[in-house]
Amino acid sequence: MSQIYNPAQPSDKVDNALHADYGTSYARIKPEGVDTTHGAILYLENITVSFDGFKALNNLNLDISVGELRCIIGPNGAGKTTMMDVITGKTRPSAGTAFFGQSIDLTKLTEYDIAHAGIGRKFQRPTVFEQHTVFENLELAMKMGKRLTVRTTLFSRLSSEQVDKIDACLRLIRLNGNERRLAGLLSHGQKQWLEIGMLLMQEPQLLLLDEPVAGMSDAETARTAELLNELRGKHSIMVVEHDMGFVAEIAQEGKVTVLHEGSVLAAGKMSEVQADERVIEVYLGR
Ligand SMILES: Nc1ncnc2c1ncn2[C@@H]1O[C@H](COP(=O)(O)OP(=O)(O)OP(=O)(O)O)[C@@H](O)[C@H]1O
Repeated sequence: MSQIYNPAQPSDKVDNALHADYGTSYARIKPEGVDTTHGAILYLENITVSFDGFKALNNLNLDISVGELRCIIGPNGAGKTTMMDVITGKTRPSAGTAFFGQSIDLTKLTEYDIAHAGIGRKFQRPTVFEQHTVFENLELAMKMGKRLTVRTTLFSRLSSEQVDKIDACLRLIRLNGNERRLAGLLSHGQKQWLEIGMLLMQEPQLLLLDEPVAGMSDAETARTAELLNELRGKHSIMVVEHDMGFVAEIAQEGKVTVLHEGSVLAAGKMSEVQADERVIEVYLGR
């Protein structure tokens, strides 16, 4: 049985209360292969990204603790997507360091290696296998996370533990009852949840979500907030979002970072950044 990470307890203790949330099969394992002995899953230090002399990121410093749910806000062009691009190896910084845990230098790895090291990213637009059922999408994601080839993936049988894991994920992403539906027939919000589920099946150590509620109805947004609140403490998550109501729902008492012109303008609890004159001036007051 894998161990679950629980930030409130010594890191290698199993937290049965978390298990109870939605079954034993879907439960976050303690980061493996990533050295988090100092408590952080991600360290960005003095990151600069220049595009023809324009600094999309300018001496950016940010770190995320294991099990933290960090919200990143900021005006258009602040550098939020560029930061995610640096973390996932899509863009190389011209200066600075980016570490996954203590020892994995993200600036030296390919996008593929970073994904397999345990950083999962969800882009704004959902990308699911539309011709496959919801269940098959989760199954494929789980097996591909184990680096099986597509051929092996399609033909290998599921163990009962794997079926349980998919069932638990279906409940978590609110798609139980829809498992036999083709993914292409789901609503926009359901596709977003399915893609989050697919990432979770790969057991990422760090999950990056880029505007997860863009284009969702109010009801879907509220359900997405519930979903993320259920993931709190079980995963390390970074969420970039412009929907402030949603950010307030998921940030709770945690830290919100405000980016502006490629640097951190402010960081603190949602209530603190909302009251910060500089943040009101460049973003919230607009
Ligand atoms: N490939 C590129 N070439 C040139 N400039 C770029 C490139 N990518 C991003 N930029 C610029 O860098 C700045 C930061 O862009 P980025 O997309 O990271 O901002 P953002 O905070 O994600 O904005 P939004 O909220 O609109 O998504 C912007 O001014 C953008 O035009």
